[in-house]
Amino acid sequence: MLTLKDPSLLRQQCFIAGEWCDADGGATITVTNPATGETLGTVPQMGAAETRRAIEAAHAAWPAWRRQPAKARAAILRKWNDLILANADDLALLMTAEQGKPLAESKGEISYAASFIEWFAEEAKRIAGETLASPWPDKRVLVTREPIGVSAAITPWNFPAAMITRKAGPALAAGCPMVVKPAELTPFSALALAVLAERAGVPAGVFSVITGASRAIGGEMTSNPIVRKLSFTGSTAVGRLLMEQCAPTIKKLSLELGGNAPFIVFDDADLDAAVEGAIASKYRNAGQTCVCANRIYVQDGVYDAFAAKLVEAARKLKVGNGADAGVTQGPLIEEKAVAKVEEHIADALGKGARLLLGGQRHELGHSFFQPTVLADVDAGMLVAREETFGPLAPLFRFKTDDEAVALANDTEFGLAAYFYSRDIGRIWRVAEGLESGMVGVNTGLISTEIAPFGGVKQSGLGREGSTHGMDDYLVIKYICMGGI
Ligand SMILES: NC(=O)c1ccc[n+]([C@@H]2O[C@H](COP(=O)([O-])OP(=O)(O)OC[C@H]3O[C@@H](n4cnc5c(N)ncnc54)[C@H](O)[C@@H]3O)[C@@H](O)[C@H]2O)c1
Ligand SMILES: O=C[C@H](O)CS(=O)(=O)O
Repeated sequence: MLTLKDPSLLRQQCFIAGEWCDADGGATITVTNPATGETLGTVPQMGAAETRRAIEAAHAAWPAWRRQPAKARAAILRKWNDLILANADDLALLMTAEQGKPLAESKGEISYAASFIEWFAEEAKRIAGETLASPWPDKRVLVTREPIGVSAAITPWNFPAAMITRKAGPALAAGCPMVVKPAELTPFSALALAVLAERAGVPAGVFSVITGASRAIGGEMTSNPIVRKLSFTGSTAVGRLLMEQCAPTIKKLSLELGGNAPFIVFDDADLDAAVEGAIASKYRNAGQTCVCANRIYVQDGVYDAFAAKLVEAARKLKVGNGADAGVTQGPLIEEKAVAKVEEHIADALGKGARLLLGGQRHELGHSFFQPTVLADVDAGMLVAREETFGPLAPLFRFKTDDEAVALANDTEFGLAAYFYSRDIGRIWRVAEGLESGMVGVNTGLISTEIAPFGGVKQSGLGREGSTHGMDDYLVIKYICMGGI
């Protein structure tokens, strides 16, 4: 049973126009703990009608919110940040219960989530325009940056809090209301953020959270002309669909999509550092992050040494209920996630890969899976082309630098990439050669609110975080002022 210091953070209703409410027909969705299968509670099964109300409430709230001085919006965001941090323990317990990640990772995500609210509270005050050298003696040329309007967000289950604040932070800072649809599997973290937004003084209608039928809610968000901006984080397949659905109303889009990150170990790498980075990148959230190392390429001369060290390190991972002390790998989110990992392992072994560690469902049952390492993996295997999204580390062998970069780039994805080397010329050549939105050099952990997060190719559009994150919620207006 979930015991919170502040039980009011666990909400089984949605937040629309400043009110907590049930679905019109009273239907609900059950939310379960992936580590135990126990029911945590229910949330409303909402659809298009409730979504439309949330969008209209956002539209009604927009004029006053955009007229608020940036400093006033910033103060409310700062308060929201402070409340998230003050309730971090409860928020982390909620997250581990509904998503499964170890408590330490949940606490890390809560800090990460708050950091976007803090960062954009500051960025709100730095929205600037331009005055340009007019070509006319009697006219002045001005450029302003203004809030785009009502925004909608659809977010995934793997980072139930940070993927919301990474959107709501810049939206509210820019003066845009936001309606959020979290993943059906992890709604409680989103609803708890709404509780704290309300307490922070976010006005009614400016931030709404609705749960329920994703197609119906998404259909309203993408077709309603009041929504000027859609921000989506999730799979490339769904991102492609939403992009199509937004086309008739020409919405501004942010798409944070799937990945297939290469992790390259060159023969001049610090192997212990490379193993540490590979463990951090591969097994974080049980391998369920968009920036996880999905393919590990190791240069011939260090292949066997790296493989042995990686197996030794992965063997130390402690699989269990994320709420239990010392657990470093929780369950996968659901059964179909386990099935995908099994499919990738069976396919690779059937095509000649060697099993070095794990490879089976964990004896704890439910959706727990053993940390797994495969050797002799090649480009003809599913794991080379698809995002595994599980605790599977496939080792590929390569000979030359050019071969490594070509193999790394041989994918339609381009979100994150990593490599380990201590040769400065090699570092520059490889960092510039990788087709990826983000590159980690001698590190497996790259995410921070101050840097632009996003991908190239079919990993998405736009950037979140950093000073660039505001651009997605602002529009540029040119004012030509005559009669001077
Ligand atoms: N690039 C990033 O920053 C980032 C971050 C996290 C996850 N991801 C990606 O997300 C995927 C895993 O997350 P997931 O399984 O939740 O992805 P998903 O695409 O299945 O679902 C993401 C969200 O979209 C909603 N959704 C699904 N179908 C929809 C539809 N037809 N209309 C409207 N909404 C719909 C879901 O309910 C959920 O809220 C992986 O591919 C991962 O790489 C990317
Ligand atoms: O899974 C996607 C997240 O964006 C990962 S991270 O926490 O931002 O690295």
